Amino acid sequence: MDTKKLIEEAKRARSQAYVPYSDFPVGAALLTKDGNIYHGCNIENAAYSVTNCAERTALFKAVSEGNRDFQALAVVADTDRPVSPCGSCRQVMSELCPPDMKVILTNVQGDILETTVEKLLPGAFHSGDLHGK
Ligand SMILES: O=c1ccn([C@H]2C[C@H](O)[C@@H](CO)O2)c(=O)[nH]1
Ligand SMILES: [Zn+2]
Repeated sequence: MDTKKLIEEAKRARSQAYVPYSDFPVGAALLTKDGNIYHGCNIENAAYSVTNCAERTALFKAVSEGNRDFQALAVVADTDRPVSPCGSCRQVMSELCPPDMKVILTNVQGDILETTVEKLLPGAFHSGDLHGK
């Protein structure tokens, strides 16, 4: 699957965003190693902090369906630069995805930044850190 196709899928996911408070729809498309795509959008709440980002929606959907073998994630929003995932999503990506997994960040103008999970959160807190307690 090429980058362009995965970005198109992220745009499709973005159209489902539930964003009555921010009016800032975000879409994500998560490609698994077996070629499935899990779509994610942001889903907001009147209690703002309960909001779920597009990236975590896609990741949680995949895990809840029994698929954890991820190959790439594309994210799109209407930003001046390629959309920058929030800290919570970076932490969840670092928990669930391989460190060298491709993350494609883009915006509606078509700017693209290809990065990795590790580069988005260098030195992430992880399960190994719990063992020294
Ligand atoms: O990478 C991002 C950045 C923000 N949001 C959402 C959270 C909230 O619904 C809205 C404004 O922060 O955008 C995402 O889904 N992903
Ligand atoms: Zn987020």
